[in-house]
Amino acid sequence: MAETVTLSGKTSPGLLASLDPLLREWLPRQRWFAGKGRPVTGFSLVAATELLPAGARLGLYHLLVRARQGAAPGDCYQLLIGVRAALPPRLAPALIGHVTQGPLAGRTVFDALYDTRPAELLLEALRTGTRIGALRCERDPEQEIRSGLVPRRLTGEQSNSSVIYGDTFILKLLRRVVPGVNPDLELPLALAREGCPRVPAPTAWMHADLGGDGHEDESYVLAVLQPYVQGAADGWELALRELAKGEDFTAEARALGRATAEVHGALARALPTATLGQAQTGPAVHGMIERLDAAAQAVPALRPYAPALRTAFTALADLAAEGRTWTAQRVHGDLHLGQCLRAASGEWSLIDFEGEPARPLGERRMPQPAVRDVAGMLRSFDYAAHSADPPAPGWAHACRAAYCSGYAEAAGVDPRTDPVLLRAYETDKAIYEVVYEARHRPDWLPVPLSAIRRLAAPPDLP
Ligand SMILES: Nc1ncnc2c1ncn2[C@@H]1O[C@H](COP(=O)(O)OP(=O)(O)O)[C@@H](O)[C@H]1O
Ligand SMILES: O=P(O)(O)O[C@H]1O[C@H](CO)[C@@H](O[C@H]2O[C@H](CO)[C@@H](O)[C@H](O)[C@H]2O)[C@H](O)[C@H]1O
Repeated sequence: MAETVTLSGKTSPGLLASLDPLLREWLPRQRWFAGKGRPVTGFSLVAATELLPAGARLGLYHLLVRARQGAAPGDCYQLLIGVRAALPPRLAPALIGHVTQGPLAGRTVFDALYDTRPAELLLEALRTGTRIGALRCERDPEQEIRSGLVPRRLTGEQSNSSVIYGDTFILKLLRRVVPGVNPDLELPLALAREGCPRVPAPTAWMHADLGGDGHEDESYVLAVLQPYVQGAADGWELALRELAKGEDFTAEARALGRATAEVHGALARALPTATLGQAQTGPAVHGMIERLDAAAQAVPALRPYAPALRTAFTALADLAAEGRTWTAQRVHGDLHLGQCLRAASGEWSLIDFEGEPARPLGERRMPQPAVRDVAGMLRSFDYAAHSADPPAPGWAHACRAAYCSGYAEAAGVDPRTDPVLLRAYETDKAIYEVVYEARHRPDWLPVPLSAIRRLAAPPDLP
């Protein structure tokens, strides 16, 4: 059981100067660093909270730092910095570096999320609703959090960093943080209020209040604790496994379609919806075209297809000009097979409501056509099929159809009945993926590019 400690909560002048040269080298290497490809030229401190003093065997600091990259102020990152005299071998992968200057000179600093003790302290702070410096923990009083659950860091590709506690809870520590309401907390809380069982209900969460006057824009969501879906496999793993065996996945695809529609139904009941007419569709189409142009600039392989892809967007604007309207609601925003967990019971849950991390928060929180998430899942079946060897386009086609049928069963409306809307959103997603892959996983670029070729073909041709 975690022993009770008093977190010091002091601010730490001079700390950043100590860490600056080490962070410049370490931060860009992290999977969750969003500014890949541009060097970090300096840091500014947004907030520093000493949790355990550096003079102790284990020092611990919570930092929010802005990483400057060129002229812009740069993104703000959340770091949990551990300080020790030397690192034991088990912490070698967590090394940030050996400090040579400032108040921590002679000490070794590391990413403290790799270490058991700091992870235990985080859970304890969430469990007890601790406030320390700018940090404030809150929790759902209806959910019990046992103390002393054993932490283990989640390994693997992630946009943030997570710790699992005794297979009971999972804590996601957000890495690139922005002030304001974070949909990764907002939407699961709204779904929990609506009684939707498809999304794990947040158990506890941590904010940083930096304004001091309670102004929403000065509050950052830093971390969310939620129940861990035990023995779960994610949809991506399952799909690849079935593909490798040459097995059908349509029953699961149909169940996923139903689960998506149930979540959409609950979100539409829980949060405001809107009607999109020409006045709203125009700017949305404009945004899609702008993203296409920016993507074609960034990724030369996209350029030959840009004029044809543009027609997917102008066709939507044409429908709006004829007087068509669409309903918009809050959506997941970055739905793909990796965001779907199948529990041992066979039931599907959806996770990670942060939306596409690269988009501004305001845009991510805007009501949008629910088909946006459908398009994300359709792309994901295509991804799975194209990463199989040999590629299995027939498998993708069958799953995509089954997913839409499942969605229609629960929503009462089949996304395929609005092909112009669906093509526009699938095209927008595939363009996002081209940029994402070019930036993060260049070997994967052919996967979205194969969809780009299909989407660029006029829709009435095979
Ligand atoms: N409630 C949960 N139960 C079980 N595993 C989970 C849960 N939430 C997340 N995970 C696991 O953690 C991984 C990362 O979570 P996710 O919310 O997608 O984080 P990120 O934003 O860093 O990508 C998921 O792919 C899944 O394997
Ligand atoms: O993991 P995140 O939620 O941060 O999402 C980002 O990374 C995803 C890849 O890990 C990326 O998804 C793309 O690749 C998936 C296979 O790895 C595939 O299932 C998705 O359909 C495809 O979009 C996602 O786009 C990105 O935002």
